[in-house]
Amino acid sequence: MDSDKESLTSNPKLNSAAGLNAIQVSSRGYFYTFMAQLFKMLNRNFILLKRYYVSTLSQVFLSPIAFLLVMFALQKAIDVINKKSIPHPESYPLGPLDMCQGQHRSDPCINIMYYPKSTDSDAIMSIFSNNNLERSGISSTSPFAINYEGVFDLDVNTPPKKKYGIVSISDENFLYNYCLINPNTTAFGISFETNKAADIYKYQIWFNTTMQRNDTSAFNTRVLGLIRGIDEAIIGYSGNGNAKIDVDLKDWPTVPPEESSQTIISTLGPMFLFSAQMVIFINFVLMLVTEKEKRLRESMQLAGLRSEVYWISWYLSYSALAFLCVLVTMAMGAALNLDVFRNANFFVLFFNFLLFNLAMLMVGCMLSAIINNSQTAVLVSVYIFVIGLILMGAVFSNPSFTYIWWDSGTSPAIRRVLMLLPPFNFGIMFVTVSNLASGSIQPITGTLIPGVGFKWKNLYENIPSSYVQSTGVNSEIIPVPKPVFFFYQLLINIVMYMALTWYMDNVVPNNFRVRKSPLFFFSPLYWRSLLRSNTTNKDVSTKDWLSRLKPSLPPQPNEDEDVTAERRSVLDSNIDYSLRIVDLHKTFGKESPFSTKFTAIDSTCLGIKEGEILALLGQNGAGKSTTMNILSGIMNQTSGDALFYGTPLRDQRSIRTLLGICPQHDILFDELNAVEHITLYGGLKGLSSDEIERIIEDGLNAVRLYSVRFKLSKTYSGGMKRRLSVLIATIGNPKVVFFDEPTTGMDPVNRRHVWRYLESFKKGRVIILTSHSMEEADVLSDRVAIMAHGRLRALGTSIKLKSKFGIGYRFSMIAKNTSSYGVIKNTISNLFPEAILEDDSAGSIIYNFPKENEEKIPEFVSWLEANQENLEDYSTQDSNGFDLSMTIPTQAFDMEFLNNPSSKANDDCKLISAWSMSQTSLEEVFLKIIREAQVEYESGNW
Ligand SMILES: Nc1ncnc2c1ncn2[C@@H]1O[C@H](COP(=O)(O)OP(=O)(O)OP(=O)(O)O)[C@@H](O)[C@H]1O
Repeated sequence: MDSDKESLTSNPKLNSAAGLNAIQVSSRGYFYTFMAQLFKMLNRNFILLKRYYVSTLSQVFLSPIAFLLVMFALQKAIDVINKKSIPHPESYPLGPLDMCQGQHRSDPCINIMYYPKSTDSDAIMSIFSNNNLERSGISSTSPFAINYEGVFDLDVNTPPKKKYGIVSISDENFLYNYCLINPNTTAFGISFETNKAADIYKYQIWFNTTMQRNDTSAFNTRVLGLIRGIDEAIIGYSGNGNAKIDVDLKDWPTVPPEESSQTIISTLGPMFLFSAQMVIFINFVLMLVTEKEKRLRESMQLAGLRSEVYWISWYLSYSALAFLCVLVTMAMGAALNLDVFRNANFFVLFFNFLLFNLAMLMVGCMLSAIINNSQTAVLVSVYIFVIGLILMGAVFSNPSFTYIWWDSGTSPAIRRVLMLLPPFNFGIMFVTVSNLASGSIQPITGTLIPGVGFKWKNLYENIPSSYVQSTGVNSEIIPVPKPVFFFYQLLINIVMYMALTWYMDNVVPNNFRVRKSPLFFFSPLYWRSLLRSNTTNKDVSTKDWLSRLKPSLPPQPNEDEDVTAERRSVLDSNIDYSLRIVDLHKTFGKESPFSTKFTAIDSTCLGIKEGEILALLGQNGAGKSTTMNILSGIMNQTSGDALFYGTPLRDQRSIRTLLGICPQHDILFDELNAVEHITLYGGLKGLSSDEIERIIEDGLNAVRLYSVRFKLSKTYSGGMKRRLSVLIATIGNPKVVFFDEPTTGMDPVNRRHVWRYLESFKKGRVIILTSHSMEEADVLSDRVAIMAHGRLRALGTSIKLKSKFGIGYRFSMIAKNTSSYGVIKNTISNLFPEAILEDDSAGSIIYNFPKENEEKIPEFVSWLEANQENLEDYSTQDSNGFDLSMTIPTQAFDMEFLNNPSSKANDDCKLISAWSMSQTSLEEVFLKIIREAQVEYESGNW
């Protein structure tokens, strides 16, 4: 055991092949291992970040740039307002004190309560009242007159029953309690502290400061007017010019309002409601891009699905989800008794949410036409969500920003760009509705004034200027549009993103870099193929097609004569090929200082007749899948063409009705079972429900999936998925079927079931299959084509290839005893020096005889028969029924025997217990061809 270990660790070849052994690694210490692993991981991460360069670049650049730009745009917009100079500020003359108001303008209220009741204070307030009446120019009998009324006649718990002018109260406690118990009923309170003898007059004014703003508003002129009036009265009362007046201001005590103002909902509502709708959008983008990435969309399109149907089906499905989401949002809003939902017309809000959702779903369609991988899709949709949220939070939660875009100082370009974004149109519409429906805070009393509501007709009326101007926006030059305008904008958004989706879907390269020219819509061919139905099949005559193609087709250097003959016959229109591939050529990349052009398929010509299975063999990267992808229309060829039953390759729509494809990687919907897959693909191929039922019964039984037909495909093993893919490729009676490695991952039993299924299926069709199993190609195919580095290297039936490229015959013999062992070997190597010893272990001897020894084979067989011991002792068949050996009495082999094989050997001289002979296998032919091709390729003789 120890010596084994020693020999393992000391074997330099093993060490270099498998890396360092565990003992050496552990002796390096933790730090070394840590650093080595860290380095490897950093390297791997770097490679991954490089591969996902779109995502990496957007994280590094797009994110800060986008957010900072939005922030900067907002700053610029507000700067326009802030930087406005006011060369001629308005003047606010201090007027008389005007009549108080309660919560509503007509509600009873008290203008001024004062205390203590004293000769001084009564006289001052009386003078104030007279002066105020005089200043306002109204008579004391007018309902708006603020008269001196003496003692307040109500107790502390009784709210005012009429509008009081100026009343005296007993003390500060009464004033305090009255205002707490009856909030928002008293405009001002005054407490006096006077000393007439010393000519000192102090007073304090209680008033509501909560709505004070640090701006040029005239709101405070009421307080200033009152102070001016009281001072004037004091001076008048003191009777000399030396009165010392001291005044201070005090806020009213505040009490919680009876009704909640829902200020959070009206300010942050756009953010929350926007977020509630965006979940659908993110999910939608992810769903579409994942289907594209997993090639599910492509697989359905190959089955005949029209791309407009694909888009519309998803759009409608998610529109239905959005519709439900909007209804739930509306129901929740009503259930929670939110003002904006309660006081606005149902359909106004409903359409705002719905149109916004529909526009965002269109944005989602456009994104999925551009983006090819799901990781980027998540990133981009989250970006859009966050930017939208910022827009909602910064712009629509702040009244100062809502209509700022229509201020005469703001660039119209910003406004026009913003209107291209559905969140902007949604937000501005919502805020407009919310402003009118949720009510506002009364600036004087600080109480909530319920909104007037938003009716359908308000859509067609101007937004009240008080809302627009209260945000500081001068919209006189460019009026804010009527609300319905934003509905129109959302409709325009839908149409605009729909057009972009259609355009991007055609011109942005997919994973296979297939794209149309940027001006594809000018091509009449595009419109003709778009309007043609799936079943229209415009056959062209082979002769015309070939003459139009004008293939040059020079034979490749060192080309096999069968491949050259195939080149000639595909050009002969009299030969009835169902699938004719002419001069198919595909290159990847461009020749530039940074990259080189790579030829994946080099002028391939093939003709396949109906009822034929052609096996396309080749090493990894030989060009098999590329050939299949081009013939399926997934990838564009660089040059050349193919004709399917009279339909040229470019007529993809007609080709798809003829095609069945089993791609190399299973393209299955994880969340669908086998029956659902068949129903879907059968439906896309236009099968009736009876036909679909029959495939479910017979097809699933044939590929032995019937018992698991209701299990989701994600629960299938690799082999089961493969069998389902094979079955799907045969749905709809396709005339041409491509199977790319159809039995990969299948166990031998199931593989044989699939072979039997394909064998029975091939009648009346053309089948091309690629495989790495030579046995499969041997068993299934009528002809075999071997590819290397994009070129056809050999073509013909399996038997023909074996006899043409075979290296000869293989003899395996079991020596009777150790002495006969050496005799057999010596005899063969003396007489057939070209024979190659393949194995001579455990009493068995295996020789490969070259084809040049072919004429001597019958004699050699006779010698073997003559030298084999008792024939009855051995079975001549293996478990499969194949002939294994022949057993005949033995005889010494010499040239004399070859000349006279009928001479009998002495029984005691028997040399061989058993023997068998086989021709070269297809695998050996394949290896030989590939080896030769590799030598030519590497020597530059290609
Ligand atoms: N989209 C592509 N861009 C660049 N090169 C590609 C692309 N698709 C295929 N190739 C290259 O074309 C060559 C042929 O690839 P293809 O997939 O056809 O090989 P294959 O014979 O099917 O191999 P396998 O047996 O492994 O499936 C390969 O060298 C491959 O790298």
